[in-house]
Order: sequence, then structure tokens, then C-alpha cells
Amino acid sequence: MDSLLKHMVDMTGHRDHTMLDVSVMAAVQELAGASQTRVLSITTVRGQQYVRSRAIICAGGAARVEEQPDPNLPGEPLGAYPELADCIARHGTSAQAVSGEGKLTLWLPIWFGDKADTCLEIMHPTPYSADTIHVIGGIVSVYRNFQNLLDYSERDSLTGLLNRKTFDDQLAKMLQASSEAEAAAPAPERRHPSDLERQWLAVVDVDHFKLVNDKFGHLYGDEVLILIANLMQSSFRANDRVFRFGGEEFVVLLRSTRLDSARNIIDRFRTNVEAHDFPQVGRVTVSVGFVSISAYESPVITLGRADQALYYAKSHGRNQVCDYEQLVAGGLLTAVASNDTAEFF
Ligand SMILES: Nc1nc2c(ncn2[C@@H]2O[C@H](COP(=O)(O)OP(=O)(O)OP(=O)(O)O)[C@@H](O)[C@H]2O)c(=O)[nH]1
Repeated sequence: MDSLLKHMVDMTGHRDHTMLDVSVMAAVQELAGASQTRVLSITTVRGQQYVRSRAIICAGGAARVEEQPDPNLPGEPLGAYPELADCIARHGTSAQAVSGEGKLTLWLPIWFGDKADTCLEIMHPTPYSADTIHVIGGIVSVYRNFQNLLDYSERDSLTGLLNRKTFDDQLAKMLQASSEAEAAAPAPERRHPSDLERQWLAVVDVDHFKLVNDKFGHLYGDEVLILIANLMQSSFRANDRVFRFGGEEFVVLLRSTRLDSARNIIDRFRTNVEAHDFPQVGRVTVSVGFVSISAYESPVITLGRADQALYYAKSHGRNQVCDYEQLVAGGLLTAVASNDTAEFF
């Protein structure tokens, strides 16, 4: 019981999803004597469900966070886990498979309403007793409640996207990835040629949104924002991060991709919005400004540059995507000084 309490204290002391994942996994691994435990993400990309391992711990080893080997892939198709796929389809709380040698794999999806985007996977040499399942079930309930609390403080209540408060943390993570990539790149590549993979920040703003509110009312305006948030989540990859900064302004952090791909991905989202038939409102468009992220620039400068490109897009016809660096290179924008003391706003 001491051990259970110790784990509960540890789990509920975290204010970060990754640390919570690791702590829950370690608790389950120890209390259930598992041979391996993983935290899986379940994502939906263009109607298909995928499974990706977020964190793993093996018997006798340390817990570790798993990076996606190929950020362009959302993971393995859910169909590769037939018992879990069936459990998700029937909104079940657990699924298991027992191999020919009697080894057990137990899956426990974490449901929030009608959505399960996290699942614990526990492997054990033999099936569990009812008591052990009961203890694991208790841990999963605490995990679910605590994830819910974390989500509540990190998410925008209208769209469910990440809120402004979480942006600095997420940007810092991307900057770290960016500085590691820059340090690993051979010297000539550090000048950012267009074929180098970089991280990107895009600011998205709905065009003439005031007119939508004025003509159809705030409820329809809100619905447009929710639908645009959904289009963002389906247009960008699972590794990218999408935020609502408030009002009709959204920010996207795109992971490791080349300039051409970044432009294509952002433009695909823009055309997805343009092609969408918004109930009652009809056609809505967005303007986007984007810029690469560098570990050597402050977030204010990076956001300021993307904003400059956005305002260029707004003042040159809207419904378009503008690249800050291209505008500066073409003499269409004046570069913002790249140090923290630059006065931009
Ligand atoms: N329905 C709804 N409207 C919002 C929300 N937040 C901000 N707004 C409205 O968004 C509108 C933003 O208008 P403006 O900043 O003038 O810009 P715009 O009409 O989109 O024009 P451009 O950006 O220049 O294309 C204002 O009318 C705000 O009241 C919200 O949460 N829900």
C-alpha cells in the first residue's frame, strides 16, 4: 500500500503531460509486475486511426519518452492491433490478447466523453488476477481525472486547441529540437538552405471575420472558429502543435520540414478552409504568415516576423500564405532586428 501511495503522490505532483505519462507508466509497471508498459497515442488522420507509442518502460529498465522515427507518419494503423481496434469501436474500457505461450497484452483506453486518444498497454508473462486488474483500473481512473485537469488548464474552451499559456513551453521544445538539428548539421548547411529541415511558426487569421459575426451572429461566428480548428487538426501532422491565441487568431508550430513542404502543408490547410462549406455562412478564407524558428531568436521576434508576413497577406488580397523570409529577400518587407531588445510592437 505504501508503494501505491508513493506512486499516487508522484503522479499527481506533475503539471506536464509527458511527466504524468512517465509517472503512470512507472506506477503500473511496478505495481502490476509487468514485463513492459507503454503509453500509446491514438490519432485520427483523414478518417484513419493510428497508434503511436509515446513512452515505454521495460522490466529492469528506465522509463523513456519515444520520439516518432518519421514525423511524417502518424504511427501504425489501428488495424494492426485488432483487439484494441474492436475495443475502441465499441467504446470498451479494456481489451486483451493472450499469445500462444500464454503471454498477456492488456490495453486500457483512457476515455474522455466519446474520445480515447490515449491508451495504456501492459504486457505480462501470464494473465492477471482480478485483484491486480482492480489496482490497475484504479490507477487508470486517477490518470484519466488528472489528464482531464491538465487538459482543462491547457486548452481553449471553445475549440479545444492548446491555449496561449502553453505556447512558450511548446516553442521551447521545438527550439531545442531546432538547435540540436542545427548543431548536428554540417557547417555549410547551417546557413539554412531551402533543402534543410527546419521548424516553422505560422500565424493564421480568419479573413473578414467581423463580417461573419455582424451578418450571422456570434453563435455562427463561434461555429466557424470550431470548424476551422477541426480543419487545422486534420490538415497538420500529429507532431505539429496548433494553438488558438484568442479571437480569430491561431498559431501553428510545424516540426522538421523543408521550406517547400512547409509552404505546401500550410497552403493545403488554406485551401481546405476555402473549399469547406460552412453551415449558413458559406465560404470563409484565412490568411497566413509563416517564418522558420531558430534557437537564436526570441519568441517575440519570431512571432513578430510571422505577424509581419500575415499583415502583408492581409493587405495584398487575403486568402494567401506569405513567407517572411521570401518577402524580406524580395525587398517587400523590412527585416526585424534579430535581438531581444528590438522594438517591434
Ligand atoms: N464569434 C466570435 N467572434 C470573435 C471571437 N473573438 C473575437 N471575435 C471577433 O472577431 C472579429 C475580428 O475582427 P477584426 O480584427 O476587425 O478583423 P476581420 O474582420 O477578421 O478582418 P481582417 O482580419 O482584416 O480580414 C471581431 O469582430 C471580434 O469581435 C470569438 O471567440 N467568437
